[in-house]
Amino acid sequence: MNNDTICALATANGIGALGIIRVSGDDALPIVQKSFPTKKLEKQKSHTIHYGYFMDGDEAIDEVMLSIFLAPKSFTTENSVEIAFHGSPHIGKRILETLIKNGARMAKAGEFTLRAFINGRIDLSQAEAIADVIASENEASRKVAINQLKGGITNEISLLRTDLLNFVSLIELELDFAEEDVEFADRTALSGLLDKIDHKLISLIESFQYGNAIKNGTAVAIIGKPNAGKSTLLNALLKEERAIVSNIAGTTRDTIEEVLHIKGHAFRLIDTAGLRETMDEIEAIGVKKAKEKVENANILVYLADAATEDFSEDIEMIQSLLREDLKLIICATKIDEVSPAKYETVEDIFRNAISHEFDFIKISAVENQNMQDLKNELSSYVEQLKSEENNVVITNQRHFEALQKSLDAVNKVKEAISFQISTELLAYELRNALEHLGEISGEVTNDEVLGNIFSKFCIGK
Ligand SMILES: Nc1nc2c(c(=O)[nH]1)N(C=O)[C@@H](CNc1ccc(C(=O)N[C@@H](CCC(=O)O)C(=O)O)cc1)CN2
Repeated sequence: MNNDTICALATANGIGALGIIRVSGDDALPIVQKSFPTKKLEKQKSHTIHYGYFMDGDEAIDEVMLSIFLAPKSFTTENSVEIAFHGSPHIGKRILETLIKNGARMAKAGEFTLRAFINGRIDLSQAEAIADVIASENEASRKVAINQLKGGITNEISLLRTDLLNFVSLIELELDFAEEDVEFADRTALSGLLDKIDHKLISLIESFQYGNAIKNGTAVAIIGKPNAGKSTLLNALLKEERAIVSNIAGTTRDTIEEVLHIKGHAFRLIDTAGLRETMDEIEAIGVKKAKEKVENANILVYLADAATEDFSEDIEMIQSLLREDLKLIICATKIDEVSPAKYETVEDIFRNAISHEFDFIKISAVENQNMQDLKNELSSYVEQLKSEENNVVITNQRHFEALQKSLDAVNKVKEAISFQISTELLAYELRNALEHLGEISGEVTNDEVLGNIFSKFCIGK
């Protein structure tokens, strides 16, 4: 780790009321001082703000406010200065050029946060949480990210590590006295402790399903025969969403997937743009295309026109698409066009033909009837993934894999105990389990892993 002084734009690169440039490192104060003649910076207290002109030689670049953070009371724990300027990208560029002339260098992606990690202000899971906080687009993802930033995962892992370490010390004591053939570690007590650890690991691993739904949204495929009312339904679902989105300048949405937010969770409606183009989907793309679309979906919303007489094609289609882990919602559409007796018959027809569990909803998107029922059904899918016992949710693939490896090792320890395998092997697997937990917090890490994580950050973070 070098202690170069680094600088970067901390705000988005575009026009804004203000822009902020951060400078961090041993020489942050003298470097900024060269362009800020108004005050002696080294005489200032930490956490103070100073008004003046930022200069490039004799030329005033902009009227600015400087914030001073003295080590170790800063984000990176190093001396840091923040320069708040009038938010013109050109001025930002001039200030950065001047800082580099004064002796700073441009920060690499994630370098401020990397320094906060290396200097021990935060652990690796918290550094990753910062990237997640920045990427959060809804309440659910913001909440888990902030919980992780506050040390949610750090604390869980450290509890597990403490338990495992107690265990290891007993086992190692036994190894030291191997010739005397004594058992310091009561095997029954050890097994109890392992069960507890095992249980906790499993519940964290299981939370990843919910974590994934939070981080990547829930994929919903909407399928139905031509004229089943797909585009009407989509428009009704996305109506409010579009109104919100179009009011936020600069938001762009993926054209392949439309995102719908329900109770703070994101639902990705797969390939809706394509759907609207090919109204006669079943004929046009056939079962194969529909299958591709449903393959990566968590939920299949199947639309059936309630006014139809023969549902055999719909049933065939649904059956060919079903999967054990797919939630199925069958929507009888256009119920405004049929009698209650008719749509009750429709439900019976599907119930008799399909053995997979499903929710049946009657909707009339035209009249906006029962749209809330559909939204509630979508929402309940995510709610049921939530675990009662865990308030920590794993959203990160890296953490998920480390937890799985740790669980594998714990299971080997359990086997070793029940088959009375050597204490050496037991100790080896225990250290393995500990090491994998250490990867999450970054106590055990390497440059490749760090490079991987921090290179995905934006410059200036
Ligand atoms: N202006 C500004 N706002 C910001 C940041 C920043 O770097 N600058 N942050 C950057 O990501 C986030 C806040 N995170 C931060 C975390 C720690 C410290 C810090 O200086 N901690 C010291 C002092 C604490 C205190 O005075 O009470 C410490 O804990 O020792 C600053 C920001 C979001 N807002």
